[in-house]
Amino acid sequence: MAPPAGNCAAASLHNGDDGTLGGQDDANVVVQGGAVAERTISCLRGRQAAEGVATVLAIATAVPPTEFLQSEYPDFLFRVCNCDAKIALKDKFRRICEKTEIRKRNIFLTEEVLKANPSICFPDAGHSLRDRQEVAAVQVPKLAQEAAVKAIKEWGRPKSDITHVVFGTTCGIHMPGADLQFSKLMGLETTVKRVMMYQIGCNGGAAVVRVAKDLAENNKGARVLVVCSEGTALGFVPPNESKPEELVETALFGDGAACVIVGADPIPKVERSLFELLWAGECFIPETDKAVYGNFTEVGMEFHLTRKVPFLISENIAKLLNQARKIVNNPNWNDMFWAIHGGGPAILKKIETALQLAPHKLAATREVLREYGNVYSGSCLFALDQIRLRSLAMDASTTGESCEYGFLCAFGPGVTIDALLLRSVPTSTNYFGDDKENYTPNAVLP
Ligand SMILES: CC(=O)CC(=O)SCCNC(=O)CCNC(=O)[C@H](O)C(C)(C)COP(=O)(O)OP(=O)(O)OC[C@H]1O[C@@H](n2cnc3c(N)ncnc32)[C@H](O)[C@@H]1OP(=O)(O)O
Repeated sequence: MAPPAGNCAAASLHNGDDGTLGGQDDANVVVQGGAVAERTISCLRGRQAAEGVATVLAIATAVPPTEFLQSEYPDFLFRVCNCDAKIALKDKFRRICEKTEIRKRNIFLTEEVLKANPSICFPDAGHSLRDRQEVAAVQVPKLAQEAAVKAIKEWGRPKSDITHVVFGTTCGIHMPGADLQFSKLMGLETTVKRVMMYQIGCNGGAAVVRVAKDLAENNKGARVLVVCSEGTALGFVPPNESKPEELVETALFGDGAACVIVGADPIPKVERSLFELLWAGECFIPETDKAVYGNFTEVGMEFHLTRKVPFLISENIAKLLNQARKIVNNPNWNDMFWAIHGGGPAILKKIETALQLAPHKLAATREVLREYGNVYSGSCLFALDQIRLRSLAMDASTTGESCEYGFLCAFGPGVTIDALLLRSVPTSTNYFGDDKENYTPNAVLP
């Protein structure tokens, strides 16, 4: 148990402003014995932690410049892969594309990029994994940088004040990782503390924020730059009759990066909180290992997806979310806002049915799916960005579309569900301040 403040003074600690011990004090911890040392460590622990819960202080997204209309993608894909003769397969792919509810996706793998890296369309030619990794090594940190520059601008403090980076991607694996390349591109301090989260899958969008929450709440003054940067470079596959599930992936995924800045105890008049992060949790669904999974092979990331996924998620999501909901007196699902992973329309429909959500509740997620596709771990963060922008557009009373509480929720391999309980901020107070007229972050989607 933490000792009262008076006891802390008796332990004669001389902490720095940031709650850490100076050199002489470190010695104190070592030489003091018994109860005094316990008290000292307890005080130290208390002084290192933030006072309030972690909050989201800025959000931004970025996508590659080339847009592919979903209606034109079947012709593009089959042409670049020399598969135009596979008429029945192309018709099936077109049918799947039409069902995705996606209008367009931004994808880095343009015809020019694919021609420069022929082993991506024709993996049997060899060194496909190497070529894909080389594309990812450049694109993943670069897209992350684009989103992070925007987020830091919105945050309003210098990038030298970033203390931690949490980086998530399923696009490639390198050592040192994308977190380091990104930190260098950004010109962050060499002392920035990095956490690299490779291959979490799409639940990574909520998992990175969960890790950032812990960092922010346990390190007074921490400001965590959280990035998910994703792309199709590793998972792109030429059409193949014997692997119909790959057509589904090829029809769904898009490239994109999302960045949030997380910190506790926002500095008044300098930082503005967009959402408080009240609770974070994760669960995996037993015996579902083969429902969604990926393997790195010579031809990139071989991704497997079964038709059970929408069912598995919708059947299990309430159990995890209820753990959080009870903390805030069990609001009705429809009285909450929802930033969830736009995995595919069948998943969203099943969740709506399972939780009896009104049609407009997943509007932000559906808008993101429609305009960007399934951007892997970035999806739920794109949706969170969309929610605060929609709140502004609809003149809502809170950043959560006039609701007080909401969920950031994503799912991926495992099958794993990750979720955070969020509290929105009243738009009348510290969100817009006096700047409402001039507040123009990224435009709200049509
Ligand atoms: C990366 C991560 O970690 C997390 C992720 O996001 S993983 C991706 C999660 N997404 C999914 O699991 C996709 C969920 N599915 C969907 O949204 C929809 O089923 C869909 C858009 C793919 C199709 O829409 P639908 O309304 O179900 O259309 P439906 O007519 O049943 O199917 C269209 C075709 O796709 C095929 N199909 C659908 N799902 C399939 C699957 N999982 N595998 C293989 N084929 C599939 C159907 O057999 C059908 O083929 P035919 O036209 O030849 O009969």
